[in-house]
Amino acid sequence: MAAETARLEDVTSCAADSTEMEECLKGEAMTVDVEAPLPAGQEEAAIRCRDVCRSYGKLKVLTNLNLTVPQGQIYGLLGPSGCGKTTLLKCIVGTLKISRGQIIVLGKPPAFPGHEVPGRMVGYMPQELALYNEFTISDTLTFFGRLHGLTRKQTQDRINFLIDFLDLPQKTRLVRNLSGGQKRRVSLGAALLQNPELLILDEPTVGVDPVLRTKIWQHLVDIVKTAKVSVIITTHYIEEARQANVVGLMRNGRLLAEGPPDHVMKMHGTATLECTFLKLCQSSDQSNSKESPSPQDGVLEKSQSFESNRDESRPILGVNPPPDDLPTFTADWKLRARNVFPKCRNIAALTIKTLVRFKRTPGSLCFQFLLPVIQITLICLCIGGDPQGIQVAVVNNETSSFSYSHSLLSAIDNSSIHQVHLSHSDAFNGIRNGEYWGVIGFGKNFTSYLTKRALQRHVSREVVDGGSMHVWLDYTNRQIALMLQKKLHDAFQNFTESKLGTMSYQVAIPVKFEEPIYGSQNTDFTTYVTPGAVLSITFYLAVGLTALSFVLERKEGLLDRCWVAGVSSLETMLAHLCSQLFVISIQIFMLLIFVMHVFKMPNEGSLVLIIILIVLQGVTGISFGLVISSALDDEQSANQAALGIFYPNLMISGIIWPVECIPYPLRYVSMALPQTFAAESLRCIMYRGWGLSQMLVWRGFAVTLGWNTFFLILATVILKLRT
Ligand SMILES: Nc1ncnc2c1ncn2[C@@H]1O[C@H](COP(=O)(O)OP(=O)(O)OP(=O)(O)O)[C@@H](O)[C@H]1O
Repeated sequence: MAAETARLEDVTSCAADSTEMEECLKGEAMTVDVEAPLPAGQEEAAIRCRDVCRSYGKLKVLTNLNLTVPQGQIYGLLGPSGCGKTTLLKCIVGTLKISRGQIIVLGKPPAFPGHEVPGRMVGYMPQELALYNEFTISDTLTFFGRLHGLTRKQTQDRINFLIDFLDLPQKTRLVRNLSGGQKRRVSLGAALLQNPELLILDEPTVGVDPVLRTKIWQHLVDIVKTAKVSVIITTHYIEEARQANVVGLMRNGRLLAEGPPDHVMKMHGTATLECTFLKLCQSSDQSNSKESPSPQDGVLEKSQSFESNRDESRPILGVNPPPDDLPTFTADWKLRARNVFPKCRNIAALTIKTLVRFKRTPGSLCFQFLLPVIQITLICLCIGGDPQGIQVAVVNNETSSFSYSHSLLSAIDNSSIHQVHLSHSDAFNGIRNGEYWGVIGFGKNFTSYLTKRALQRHVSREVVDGGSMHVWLDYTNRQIALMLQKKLHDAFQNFTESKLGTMSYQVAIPVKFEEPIYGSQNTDFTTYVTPGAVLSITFYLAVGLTALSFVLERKEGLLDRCWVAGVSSLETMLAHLCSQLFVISIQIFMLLIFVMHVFKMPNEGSLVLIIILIVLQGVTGISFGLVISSALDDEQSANQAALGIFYPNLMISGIIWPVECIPYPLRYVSMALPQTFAAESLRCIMYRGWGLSQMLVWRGFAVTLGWNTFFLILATVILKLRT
């Protein structure tokens, strides 16, 4: 071990010595040796890439790249940052599609139906750590064991072996509490877990101390010898790749040279791989500057070749033969159909993973359960109730305490209206200054005029006027003004019934409101708002829970890692749906307890229908969150998308104000939204006691199911297209 470390350090210090590098570059002219011998074992290739091209938009990252990884050997893929190494590895494991060319991995193209690449045959360690921070080491390895279909015992044996072999701390330690090097080793352990036939390691030694680096390389050498595993490893530290059986030197999306390290160095008369690489780069640059303007930072818009008449698909110092034609593979529909069905094993593993994460973050879970209750409590307490303690000025010109005006004023609901007795001028100054919401005025003959009006058939205008309670209102707050009107009408009705008894009809308006068919005359606006609010809360909490899930997992490389373990986008969707359904079920249960038992909202209909509709709305929220999550790459955009639809949807779904008030073109938009008909349906079930036979009820269910299906398909397609 010590000798190995010393050797590595020697090599690194040698490479860092710029004088030597300059010497190297002054060395012999480069020779092209396409007849050089094949690397041992090349006939049996684990990976073969032929004329592989891959672009991101206009940026060509891989250009006619040819590469062969021999079976049972270590292939060191070397190259500067941004040359396309990670892109190539992603194409090899099948998480990125190639634009042109062919790749065969362990006998078949990646992602070929039924092929276990991605899947159990390949172990992948991405550049990012790609670990769940809330997991313990044991959780992490158990999760990947489940995905690969290992039995509990097999997983346990492998965990014990890997902990010992990789010198990991206790398996109960949380990943977030590990050091950088320990995390990297756990990540490597996850790639080694199922004893894959092919190991793909993207810069496993970055940021790792020399001792650990040596150990990782030693292990690779061991497993290649003992288990005939094929390894492809990328690294920035060019010299450490001398331990590989074959190296590929990559630049600007193509291979400059490929062959056993000693052979490659010998051919160029250099002492280090670093010098070889530098020499190749310089020659490549000189050639490019002769032929075309030099490309910047790997952005190669036009195809380039080192020698003017050279086949650019072959390495400059091609030590491998001209690319042979690879067999073409076609899958019939039966094979495709057999592999399209989601695997319960993967869905279960992903669902358990989310539940374990919930368990590890109890604070966040409690918050998720309490949030809907807090929201519905605030809505029921703050929206739709009657205004209380409204200040109203009273100008009463009758002085007797037995007058009708006093009786009428005492019939007014004191909890809603607070009367302040003032002079005429103070009352009007007060309302103009915003101190009072209204002024109630009585003339000095109110009692006698009202009596006259009740008893005589024909009375003068003066009697009608003097026998009326005069009210001046501040209409800037319509809700308060309407409440004052209603309260004063109620007070007058109570007053006439108590004073005039059976004769009260003489001063009442000839309109009689009978018992309501549905609801009660005292129904407040909260009753209208609550069903829509319940749906809206369920929907948005589900959006919030889901919108960031893939974004964060994609960013941390976790999605890629799961896909390389053989998880499909449909399985990812279904697993998210299952785990989030668990959360929203508890949220809905608590919401209903509060709505029905704490705030005593009436319910005349079927509780089962109510629960189904709310759960379906939750699923709509989850599926919409999945669409956001699959389509967007960063948290900020995902948050903006989720927040951006919140207010428009709330405004035009008839949740806080009736749809009937929306002007027409917009009303059509409102009808198409997921919550408009659903909220109406829920109101009909709760307040009218209707069932599914009523169009207004089943329409809400149908629209919700339609949106669910649409969002889920859309999210799956987006996720698949972006793979
Ligand atoms: N998703 C993406 N969209 C657009 N461009 C991308 C994307 N991923 C990578 N690139 C670009 O493709 C080029 C190659 O990137 P890649 O990650 O393959 O390089 P690399 O050789 O692995 O670099 P490093 O060693 O720094 O990891 C870079 O110019 C990078 O900016």
